Amino acid sequence: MTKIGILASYNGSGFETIQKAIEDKILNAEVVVIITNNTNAGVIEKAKFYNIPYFIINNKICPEQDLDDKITKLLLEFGCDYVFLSGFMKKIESKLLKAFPNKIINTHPAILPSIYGGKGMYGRFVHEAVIKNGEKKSGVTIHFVNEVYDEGEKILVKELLLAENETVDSLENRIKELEKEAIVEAFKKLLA
Ligand SMILES: Nc1nc2c(c(=O)[nH]1)N[C@@H](CN(C=O)c1ccc(C(=O)N[C@@H](CCC(=O)O)C(=O)O)cc1)CN2
Ligand SMILES: NCC(=O)N[C@@H]1O[C@H](COP(=O)([O-])[O-])[C@@H](O)[C@H]1O
Repeated sequence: MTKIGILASYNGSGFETIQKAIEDKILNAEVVVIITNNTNAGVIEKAKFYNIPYFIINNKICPEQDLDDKITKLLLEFGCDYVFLSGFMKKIESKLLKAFPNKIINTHPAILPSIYGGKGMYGRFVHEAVIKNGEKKSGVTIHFVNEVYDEGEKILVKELLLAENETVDSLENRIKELEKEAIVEAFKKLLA
């Protein structure tokens, strides 16, 4: 069975979408480990709820250690076939990229390529910029991860039209719903 490792910095809503699709027998896979850089991440409670091993890896908890090496070794030890970035806010570095070529998948809350990707473009910052610039549409991009933020090969893009009175909150909520569909569709494609 395909084994998936999760990297998440906050709530891990994308992870939970995958977990529910697995339980509903839509995806034939297993989430075997969850890694976060944030001691306060909501994904920790989700890991406990679904009884999935989790690890907190950051410079404070692992001072003077090579975090790239630590994360890579952990994902390999758990036998991961894929690594999914479920709102992970740190740069994936060379050891992890080399260990999982075209096997690290990211979900980005905008249409890529665009000015709404790259350094500084994460979470609400993306939606704030989209609205500030008066964009008529936004969306979700699921892509393979390479060495540059948000420039990896696209797997799937789903778009939506902004409402006349769209707010950052309403756009964030609509994008998160669209993301659920996009994540499951992308993994169905990968696991086919
Ligand atoms: N090598 C890669 N690493 C990561 C990618 C990628 O495509 N290649 N995607 C990101 C996820 N992401 C957008 O989808 C993203 C996340 C965070 C940032 C960002 O600017 N981060 C800040 C730090 C924020 C923090 O510490 O909380 C920064 O680098 O200054 C941009 C894009 C995951 N990694
Ligand atoms: N550039 C990366 C990025 O912005 N990722 C976004 O972070 C959110 C995390 O939400 P969550 O904490 O509820 O899972 C997700 O919506 C994801 O698209």
